[in-house]
Amino acid sequence: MTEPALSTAGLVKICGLTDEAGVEAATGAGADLVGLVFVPKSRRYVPPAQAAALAARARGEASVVGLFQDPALSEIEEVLEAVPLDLLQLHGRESEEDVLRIQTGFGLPVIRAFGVASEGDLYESAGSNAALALYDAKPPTGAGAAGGHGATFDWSVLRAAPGSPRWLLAGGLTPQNAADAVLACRGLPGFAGLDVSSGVESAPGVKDPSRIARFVAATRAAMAAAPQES
Ligand SMILES: O=C(O)c1ccccc1NCC(=O)[C@H](O)[C@H](O)COP(=O)(O)O
Repeated sequence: MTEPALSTAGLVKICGLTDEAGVEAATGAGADLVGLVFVPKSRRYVPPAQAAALAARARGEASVVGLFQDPALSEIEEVLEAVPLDLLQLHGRESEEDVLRIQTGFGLPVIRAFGVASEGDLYESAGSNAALALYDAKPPTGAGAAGGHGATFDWSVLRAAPGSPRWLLAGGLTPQNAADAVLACRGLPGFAGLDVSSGVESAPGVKDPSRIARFVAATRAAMAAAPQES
């Protein structure tokens, strides 16, 4: 396993990888975290055997995050038997009790996703037991999967971020808006980095290595120009 350096000020996470070219583009560009989706209804779902090969590619270069949506504990167990994950991301309607049970039970840090439309949605995350929060747009009405829709939300509400746990910004990020996103978040309490999926794809569910490289470069450049102090 790759020890996740979650205290790093400028994390970059590339999510929903499905092939080796995408993993290599992410690790080659210097992403800190790569995400593999274990939600069967997602277009980015990777079966455990395929995920094990992708995780092996990332090993030693980036921490591997497994994404789940309202999983039974047995589902996580089954994946972990095949894929040595470094972190678990919960992207459904999990409660704080679920976060604690999963984090303690599997001995892995949890990233808990929160759908954000207004400041009130951020208060819900205050004092979460998760190692990191992920502030994402709410899924469109009727969407089957809870994330990866390429939708943004009003970043100005992030001024109300409680700061604990530390958090990643997600939702509709692209190589074009990554620098603006960093500028909008830098200095806010707990800002830990950016997460992207759709914005580095050439077609729904298909990662584009050159967009991945451009996203990581744009994010790193903006973070270097405007370092996070808190
Ligand atoms: O990506 C999916 O298909 C997915 C399915 C079910 C739950 C979560 C999912 N993705 C969550 C992510 O971490 C995405 O990176 C995040 O929602 C941002 O997505 P995007 O707006 O497409 O960059």
